[in-house]
Amino acid sequence: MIKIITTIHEMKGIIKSKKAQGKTVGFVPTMGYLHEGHTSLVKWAKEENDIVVVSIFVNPTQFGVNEDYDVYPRDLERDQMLSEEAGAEYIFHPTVAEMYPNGYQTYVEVFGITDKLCGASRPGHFRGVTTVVNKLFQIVAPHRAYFGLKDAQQVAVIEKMVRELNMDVEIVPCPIVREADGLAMSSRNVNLSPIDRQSALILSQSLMKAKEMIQAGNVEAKEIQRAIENKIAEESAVAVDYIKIVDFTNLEEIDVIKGRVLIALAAKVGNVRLIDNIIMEA
Ligand SMILES: Nc1ncnc2c1ncn2[C@@H]1O[C@H](COP(=O)(O)OP(=O)(O)OP(=O)(O)O)[C@@H](O)[C@H]1O
Ligand SMILES: CC(C)(CO)[C@@H](O)C(=O)[O-]
Ligand code: BAL
Repeated sequence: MIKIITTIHEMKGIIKSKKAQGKTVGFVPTMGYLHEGHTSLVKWAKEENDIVVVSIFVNPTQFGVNEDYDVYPRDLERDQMLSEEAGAEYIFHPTVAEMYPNGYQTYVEVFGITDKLCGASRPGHFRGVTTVVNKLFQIVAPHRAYFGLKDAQQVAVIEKMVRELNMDVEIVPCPIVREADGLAMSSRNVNLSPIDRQSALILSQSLMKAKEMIQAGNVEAKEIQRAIENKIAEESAVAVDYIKIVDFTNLEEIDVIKGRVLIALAAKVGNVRLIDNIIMEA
């Protein structure tokens, strides 16, 4: 039976005793309301480690004041069942006060690549992410941590933090899991109205169109970007935040499709902000 741990003290004690028995620890950080994207990470973790810890914590420091912290979906009972089915042994589910007690003043920040893409639209977001991920790594002390490439920039930021702070954890990026019709799975999809859910399909469709253009030999980033813009413009309910074609190693915009390229976008569909991307090797 999976165990829910709510205190840092108890979580650290469990990890210490498991490591003393020679066990390896895989870690899947989440904000809960799990779907198959999350459970795929748990399954990857289970294949490569003796025990798997999933954290469920809607982290307030990564939400801006006008963002959706209050309406972010939550369902611990269902998360418990899904985590257990996928093979996790522990859920770490602290309160906000446990993670950020009164007077809390310590933050971890990666500069540069956090100013781009989602970082440009959500100032302070990645500072909250790196701070909480750093804290979670201190508590769970995993051998490996699993992150979805749906949040491609988050993967790049965390990899940079781990490298530059000499942290002893292997970051394992995992592929995007999609609904049968192509929509990238996201906890926030539940907040889409049925009509908006349909409109949201244009996001993955526009990325597929970009992929086809590149596979057909088009290397002009501007042309591909314009094709994505035009495709999304077919859906009036979708308001683009950004569409960017960047080098995945540094997130710098490129003119010519070459090397490991990230095509990333963010858009509001109704009141819900969604992200999606594809990574191409050219
Ligand atoms: N569709 C997906 N495929 C693969 N990994 C995913 C997918 N959705 C989320 N993840 C990963 O799960 C981890 C936890 O993400 P999170 O709890 O924010 O879920 P989410 O569904 O991305 O939520 P939201 O889209 O509302 O931010 C992250 O590493 C994230 O990249
Ligand atoms: C990594 C993370 C759990 C930190 O709160 C969050 O940003 C997420 O769910 O991707
Ligand atoms: N998956 C990223 C969490 C967020 O949107 O805040």
